[in-house]
Amino acid sequence: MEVVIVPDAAAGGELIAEAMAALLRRKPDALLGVATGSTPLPIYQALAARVRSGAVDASRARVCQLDEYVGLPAGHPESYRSVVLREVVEPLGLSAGSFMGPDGSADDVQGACEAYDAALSDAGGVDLQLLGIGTDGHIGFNEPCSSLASRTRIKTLTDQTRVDNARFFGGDIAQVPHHVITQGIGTILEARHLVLLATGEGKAEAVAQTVEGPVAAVVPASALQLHPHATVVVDEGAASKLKLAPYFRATYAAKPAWQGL
Ligand SMILES: N[C@@H]1[C@@H](O)[C@H](O)[C@@H](COP(=O)(O)O)O[C@@H]1O
Repeated sequence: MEVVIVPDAAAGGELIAEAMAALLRRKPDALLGVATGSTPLPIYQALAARVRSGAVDASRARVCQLDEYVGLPAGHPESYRSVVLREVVEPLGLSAGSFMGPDGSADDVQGACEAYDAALSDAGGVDLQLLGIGTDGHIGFNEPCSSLASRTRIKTLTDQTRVDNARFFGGDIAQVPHHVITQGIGTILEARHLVLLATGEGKAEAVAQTVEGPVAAVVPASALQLHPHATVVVDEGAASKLKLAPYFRATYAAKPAWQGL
């Protein structure tokens, strides 16, 4: 696992956007796994700026969703499908056809989950999966004690996650669905490169447990330790509880630029 400490969220966004641009230059039809929440927004803004300036051609890029609420009406502005279309697909100038996600309104939820895992595999697998992290250490919507081998499936949100996400629903927790579909931890680990961005002191404890704690289902993000190419990008606040921060800083400072992330 590589840990990169950046000054702030904007710097994290630039760094990761550049890694995504480099991937698209090598593989123009790369499948980019995107995350929702507020943390990754600087990445999408920085990548869209590179597309607008001509620094990278994203016209053949493909985008896939990490997770989705169950039961929101089609077109609800806070369904993750709507968020990804608004924040990623449209700013990059992609068509809805280049985008895939699980069907959160399917009658057969389990069937929709299995179909999504199959679709990811049929698409050749995810090249780069962006991840945020919940305050309880969740990735996607894999809440604590999710199986580290889990596949895409339905999950029940913790009260903490529903409180955290109520801000997207006008602060009204009653509007936050209880159930979600999420790529499983086993599914996430199949992506070729995992890039987790965490910003702010509120994520510091979860980041410390993810990076320096044991691999444990109670901290789902700790599964990144099992992946051969996992990058954790943190700002100073999110890095504030890392005991090995001096080592991570020195290692990254000495890294040759050509290696990228
Ligand atoms: N399912 C999403 C996660 O993918 C995201 O990482 C998390 C943190 O969101 P934020 O970045 O807004 O803190 O929120 C939700 O739970």
